[in-house]
Amino acid sequence: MLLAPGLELLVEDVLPRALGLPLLVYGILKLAQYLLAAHDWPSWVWVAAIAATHPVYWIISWVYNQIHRRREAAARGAVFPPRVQESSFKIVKAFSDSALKGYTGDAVHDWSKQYGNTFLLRIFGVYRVMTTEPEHIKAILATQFDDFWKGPMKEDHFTSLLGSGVFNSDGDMWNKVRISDFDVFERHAEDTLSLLAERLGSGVPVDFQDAVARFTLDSATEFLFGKAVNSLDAGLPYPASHSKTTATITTNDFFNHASTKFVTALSEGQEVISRRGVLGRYWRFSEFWQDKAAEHRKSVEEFVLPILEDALENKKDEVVSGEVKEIGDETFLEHLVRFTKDKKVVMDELLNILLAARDTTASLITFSVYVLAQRPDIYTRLKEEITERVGNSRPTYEDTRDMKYLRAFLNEVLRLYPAAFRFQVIELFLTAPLVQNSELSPTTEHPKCPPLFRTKVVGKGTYHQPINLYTLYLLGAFSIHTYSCAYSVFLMHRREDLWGPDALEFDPDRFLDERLHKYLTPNPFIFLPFNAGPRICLGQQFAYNEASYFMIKLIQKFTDLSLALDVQPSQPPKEWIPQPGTTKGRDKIMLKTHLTMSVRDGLWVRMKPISSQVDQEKTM
Ligand code: HEM
Repeated sequence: MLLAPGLELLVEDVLPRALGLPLLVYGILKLAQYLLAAHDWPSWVWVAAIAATHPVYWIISWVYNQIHRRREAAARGAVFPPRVQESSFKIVKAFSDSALKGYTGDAVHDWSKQYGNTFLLRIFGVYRVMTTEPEHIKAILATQFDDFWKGPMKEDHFTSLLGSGVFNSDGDMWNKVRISDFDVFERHAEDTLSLLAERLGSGVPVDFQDAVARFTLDSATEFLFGKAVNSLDAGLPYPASHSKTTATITTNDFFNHASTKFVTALSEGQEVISRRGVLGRYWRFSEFWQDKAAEHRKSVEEFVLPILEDALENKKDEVVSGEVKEIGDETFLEHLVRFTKDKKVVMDELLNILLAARDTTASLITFSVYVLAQRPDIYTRLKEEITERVGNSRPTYEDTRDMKYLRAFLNEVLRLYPAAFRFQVIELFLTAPLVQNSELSPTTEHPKCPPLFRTKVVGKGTYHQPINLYTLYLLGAFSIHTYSCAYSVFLMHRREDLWGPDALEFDPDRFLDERLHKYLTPNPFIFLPFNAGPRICLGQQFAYNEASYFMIKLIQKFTDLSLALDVQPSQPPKEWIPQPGTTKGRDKIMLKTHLTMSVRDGLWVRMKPISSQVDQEKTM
């Protein structure tokens, strides 16, 4: 990028848009004057004509679009979802309040109550369909997958942090259950739990979220790169009020450890790109002089580059020695460098996968402990299942697969606290010609749900180029109707009409008893923690294995889990009270959502280590 982001937007987009049309009108008038051999027109005529260009253009295109869309909708028997009657500024503010100081999904939840489960938002002239309707989400993700694409906006927001990684690797690579994965989990789970036990033994609560994010980082890097980054070597943080934190904040090994810097950069980078979401191309004005995600990318690269160079070096040695690994024995990095030695491409892919693999699974395990710290009854059920199946020994893949209550528990965590929160709220542009509305007809259970109105848009390539868009705009290509569609799995997972009257209760049995057959089996698209259709999560099995393994080890080693609210930095405001349809007012911590969901400022807990029977057994 040659120009600062704000300047780039001004030069490439705002100024041409602002000046192009008036200049065109000026040219046409000049030509008319010349052709008509007219005398000089008074200056007010010029000023009025030029000043009127944008308002007149806006009115004509608005009227044209209204008529055009209504006609097409009528031809297909489609109806528009209701439009939220708020100004763009209010909508943006509602989103940002909900993300920064409100409860996750607040804004959309409130609009859903007023307008139904599918509605339109108009934000600075751009329409967004917002839905929590499984039928529509199914169409977007699966049945009409080819009609939608992840729009250029997502790319525009994400590239400076994540590059162009597309996760287009072979699915088999991910879902193959490898015995070596379990060895990896074992090593890093042992290290994590020992560190936790040591700190808890000294009477100080632990930030469980930080520890588990290090466990998933070390496991993921070993799995992906063939070498763990050993982020647990940084140790564990102390609560903010603890003397060790305040006294040593600048020199503390923990904060200065390369892995801590890497994790912080990755996480802050994600926050930056998430904030861009609601601003469209105009995020550049909020980062006018400096692309903030690019700064974080630099720190991230500093950490990953040596690992990457190592792998490329090893690959060279392998070629020289003639020793080539079988595909199943390769790490992801080795697999990638088979296809390209381009460091940027490999780096982009690695970062994307690391993000997909690490934060999501860390989120699942963190929220599992958050729930267990409040629900000793569920802890007891899990403990019984673990004792019956594995006792105190090390679980195998078959154990994790067959423990039904544990799987139901993890699913229930993913239902109420879906880890890949923002992954689903992405720009999807309608690219296909109109399809018969019947394919998006409302489910019989929800006759009032308005069918999603669909319309023609420009081809995929065209929208990528701002200059093309501008050219089309100038030429009066009124038929560009790009609707972005966002959907909220978080809110869909909490709908009482889809999950039953107890939808807000945490109850793993809903995945085991008659409620499974009543709600989920006939309508599987109501549960989408891993997405669905062609872009379903490739690491689903890996994630279940890793989370199950960790939870089994944790429950074997610790009891009496409780939230350390006395040191929990961010807590929900006292005025939040439980309300129907939302867990706002019930949660004891603040949710934080960017690409993934986490607990704001960490999850501080106390747990009691169980005397080391497991260790004794291992030494026998
Ligand atoms: C609880 C843990 C996880 C959750 C909730 C989760 C969820 C998701 C979701 C919702 C997507 C769709 C993203 C999109 O379409 O933009 C996705 C994609 C993906 N995930 Fe996961 N994921 C988890 C763990 C993992 C792990 C551990 C790995 C790798 C080992 C992984 C690898 C991938 C990949 C490669 C994709 C891209 C698939 C594609 O676009 O073709 N995920 N995941």
